[in-house]
Amino acid sequence: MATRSVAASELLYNMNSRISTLYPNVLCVIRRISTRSSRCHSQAQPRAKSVPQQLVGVVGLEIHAQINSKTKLFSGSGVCFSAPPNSLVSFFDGSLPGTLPALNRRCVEAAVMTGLALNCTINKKSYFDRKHYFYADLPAGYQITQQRRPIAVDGTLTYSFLGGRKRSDVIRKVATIKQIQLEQDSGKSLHDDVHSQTLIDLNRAGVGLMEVVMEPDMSCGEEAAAAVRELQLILQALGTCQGNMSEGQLRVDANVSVHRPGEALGIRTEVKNINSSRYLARAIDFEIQRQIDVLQRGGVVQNETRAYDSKSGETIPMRDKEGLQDYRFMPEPNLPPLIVYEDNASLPAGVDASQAVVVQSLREGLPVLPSVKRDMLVQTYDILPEHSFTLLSEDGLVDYFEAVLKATKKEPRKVIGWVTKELLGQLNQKDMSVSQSPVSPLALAELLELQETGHVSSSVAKQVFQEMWRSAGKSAAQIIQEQDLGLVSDTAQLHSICQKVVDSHPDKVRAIRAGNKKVLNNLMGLVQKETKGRADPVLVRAMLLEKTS
Ligand SMILES: Nc1ncnc2c1ncn2[C@@H]1O[C@H](COP(=O)(O)OP(=O)(O)OP(=O)(O)O)[C@@H](O)[C@H]1O
Ligand SMILES: [Mg+2]
Ligand SMILES: [Mg+2]
Repeated sequence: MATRSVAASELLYNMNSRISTLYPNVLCVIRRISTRSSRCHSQAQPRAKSVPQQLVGVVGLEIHAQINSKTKLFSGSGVCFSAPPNSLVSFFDGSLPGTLPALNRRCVEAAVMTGLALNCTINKKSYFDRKHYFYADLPAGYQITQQRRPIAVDGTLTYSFLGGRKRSDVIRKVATIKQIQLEQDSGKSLHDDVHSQTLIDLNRAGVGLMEVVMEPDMSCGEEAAAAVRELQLILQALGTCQGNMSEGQLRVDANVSVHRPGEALGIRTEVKNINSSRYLARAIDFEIQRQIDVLQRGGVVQNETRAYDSKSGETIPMRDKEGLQDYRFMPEPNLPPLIVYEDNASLPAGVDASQAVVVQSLREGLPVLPSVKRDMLVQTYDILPEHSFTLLSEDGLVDYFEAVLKATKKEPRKVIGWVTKELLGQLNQKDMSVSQSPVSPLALAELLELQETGHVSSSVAKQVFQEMWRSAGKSAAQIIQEQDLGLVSDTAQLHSICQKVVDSHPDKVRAIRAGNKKVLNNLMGLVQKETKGRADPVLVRAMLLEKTS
């Protein structure tokens, strides 16, 4: 990377003066992330030759990922979502005359790592350009972006989702990445309806973004949501973006059109700034259907920008795109070309490796990516592919699962249900993260050991787990002892209960004697009901077999 000397501007950043009195305080609304997506409605159907092909959806995404960096792309101001409005604004971010950009190396490294993880070609030389807008939250009147030659191009994102006939088949798809460009974020305009005024918060102005532009090769909301989810996991694994959609760290623009397969692509609309995967899927599917309806009524789809209204589930027009947008692109005169180097050997004399961006070093430092991790989990533990998806969907769940396995002899296939159903069920219900679980992996392992060694039945183990959740800190053994939940193995007691059940269900006994062995399970269930799930199932089965033979 080459940066030019900007001593005067650096002096200004170092002063790190705060423009805190310019704009008053405002309120922010936080939304929850959702990962559930809608179903694909618009897949191409095979049709008879004479019947015209159905219209199908075409989707291309632009994803703005906020770079995980302590400071902004071109200034030394901090980056923090919840900081008081306008408390993180340098003279450069406020666009004061005489200030100059100084490129943040960490942001360049993040874009290169993301490009490598998405199989892109890294441009060793890329350029910055000015893209002009007139918005209140863009004080310079332009955004510095990479229009002529971005840092990374021509990549792929392989994503998977559960679908198909059974809805549990793993469907694997590949989306083409056109480019990844580095650019500045804008500030935020916040509308105060009470006082009918718009307030500006420039904390976000100049924060580094990676815009990931995908080719239009998806066909419905479900695919788009799965692709974004996979990208989110990749960015989080890399540490290049925290990926929290509700905090705006990942914002998606969905470009949507419809056409008949084999024909030219239709006119696209762009649904802007969607900040949840569930809304993304719904917005796209709504938009595909809306366009199909327009065409079928003989109308024309307008090239326009739309917004998604989550209350009505509809997309609504924002502004007409065609004609209105002339960005007056021009090369950014205050930044030289951005140079990155393939390896240490290609560094020019006098350039210190610690001051340059070296692709090879970043490639060597890439972590295991989610798709590889899933395959490893399926192979190592012989669990179902859908379970590997669930494990990766929740931060820290893989580590939790592996910590339980280390502490118990129970097979992974038997442990997985406890982690993905019991534990995750409780966490979701209480809206908690894995790290907040009151039941530690060791505590769960102890419970599973007690079940494995026959101290408690499986249904009682679930009761104990619920109790452990409520009374954080109490061990499984303590709860079993205090509530007398241990397995009943007293043969005399079990004989008498089994006899009572057999005597009061002569019809079932007749069915078993007539060869319907499945009915034995009914009788076992009745015995367990009598003992509140505490009867030793092995003993009970033997006794019932004997009594019904
Ligand atoms: N006919 C189409 N149907 C659906 N998506 C399309 C179609 N044509 C292009 N796209 C998608 O539109 C997006 C275009 O993004 P790009 O950043 O190149 O331009 P833009 O949207 O005009 O610019 P801006 O960054 O200002 O939004 C890409 O994701 C591309 O896949
Ligand atoms: Mg774009
Ligand atoms: Mg766009």
